[in-house]
Amino acid sequence: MLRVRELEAFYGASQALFGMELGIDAGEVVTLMGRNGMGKTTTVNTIMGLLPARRGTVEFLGQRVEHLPSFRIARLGLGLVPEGRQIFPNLSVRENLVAAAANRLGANEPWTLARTFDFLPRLAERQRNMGNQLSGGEQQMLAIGRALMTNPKLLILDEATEGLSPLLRQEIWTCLARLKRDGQAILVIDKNVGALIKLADRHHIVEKGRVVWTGTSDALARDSDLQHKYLGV
Ligand SMILES: Nc1ncnc2c1ncn2[C@@H]1O[C@H](COP(=O)(O)OP(=O)(O)OP(=O)(O)O)[C@@H](O)[C@H]1O
Repeated sequence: MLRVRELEAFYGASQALFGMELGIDAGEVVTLMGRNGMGKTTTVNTIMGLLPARRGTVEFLGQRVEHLPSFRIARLGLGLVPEGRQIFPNLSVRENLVAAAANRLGANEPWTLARTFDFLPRLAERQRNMGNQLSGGEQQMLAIGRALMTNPKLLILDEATEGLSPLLRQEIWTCLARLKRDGQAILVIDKNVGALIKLADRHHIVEKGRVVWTGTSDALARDSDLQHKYLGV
């Protein structure tokens, strides 16, 4: 579904990605892990066309996208839950969701407002509240709901549970596990190694702008040296 090959990206003269490689198949949940500043957000932003790719390719559903503008990449079916959530503070929960709604690819059972409220009941309760009146956890649910309303083929979450209480984190993990059960492909970035091992099929460990290890949850769970070396666990 998504293939990233030899990707290089820069901030001005400063190189942040050094031959990033990444792959996700339909229905898979895949992670990017690694310490702060290693290039996870940069990878996601380059995939989404928010940062130009200087070298390398990004192929999504058989189409090269690394030279497309961001809105066109999103329309092909990439739904991003960005770091920091970036919901509209002056729109209500309902308005935030409706603003994103689209079923351009003709999904059979599209995410509608009703389905999103059913899946994330907290949003239904808070639907008339403004974005800036929500707690961090509710904002994250809204960011997820908003991405789902675009009916993405691939959902990408950058820092899925950052800054949330343990209880709210658990809610997010449960919600992602349900999406996975329904066949949603997901690329997730988070620091919670234990939860990611339970949720995901495969992992990529990122170090200084490239992947230094990739493997299954079982392989990662067994390798405590690896976890210690690259993830500080
Ligand atoms: N806007 C920017 N301008 C210049 N350099 C940046 C910018 N954003 C990130 N960088 C640099 O690019 C490198 C990769 O950062 P990136 O944010 O992708 O890492 P990350 O793995 O997502 O870490 P974090 O968990 O802290 O978000 C770092 O060296 C960082 O300092």
